[in-house]
Amino acid sequence: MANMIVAAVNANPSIVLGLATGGTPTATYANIVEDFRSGKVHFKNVTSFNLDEYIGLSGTHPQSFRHFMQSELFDHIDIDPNNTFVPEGGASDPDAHAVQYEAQIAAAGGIDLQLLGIGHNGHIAFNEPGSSPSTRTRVVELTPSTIEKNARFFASVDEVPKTAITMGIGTILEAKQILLLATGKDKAEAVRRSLKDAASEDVPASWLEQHPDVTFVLDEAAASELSA
Ligand SMILES: O=P(O)(O)OC[C@H]1O[C@](O)(CO)[C@@H](O)[C@@H]1O
Repeated sequence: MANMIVAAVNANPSIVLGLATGGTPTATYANIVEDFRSGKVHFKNVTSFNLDEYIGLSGTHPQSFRHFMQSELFDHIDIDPNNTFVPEGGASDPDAHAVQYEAQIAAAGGIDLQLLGIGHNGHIAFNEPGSSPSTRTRVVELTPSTIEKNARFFASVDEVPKTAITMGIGTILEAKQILLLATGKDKAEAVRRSLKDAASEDVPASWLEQHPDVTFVLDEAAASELSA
């Protein structure tokens, strides 16, 4: 995954990247940092937009996605901080901020390459089951199962925010190219349903079937339900 991203940046040094957080992409970011340190890639002219952020967590909160991006990637490469966009969890008017975020993506010319993870329930970004392909960046409620899964990053489940700002499915589908990364048995059912079921709101990642240029990058465990 890191090699694909590095190759894309080298092919277009002014690329607009869409970036993801969560447990899955940490190794990808570590490999990108290593490639930067060995001079294989530069990010001076790159712009990035992250998928989502918890509402109520400021960018300095250790579990905020802004903090994750700084510590896993941005602080270690030469990207211009002014060109790194993450929805602001501390925005005073999150609905207005979501509209502004869409405008910022449009002003940057849209996303060239979008990196995605996948939730155990098939969510992409924080588009939970029930999300339609026309959804845009907006405020959403997290499902109890997502809150429970993400509690592993917090001191207790009660500390996990219940709402978030997320790019919509429609926003994601407008990216020119999409790479979805999934690892582990826990993701096998979501991966299978995304690729084999008819596209529907039940499994938000299944809407990716409607995109012309999507690559799923899977380890064997995440791919284990595909051969049946
Ligand atoms: O990679 P994880 O931690 O399994 O999370 C799955 C997905 O859910 C999210 O946490 C929700 O945005 C994504 O960051 C991630 O792609």
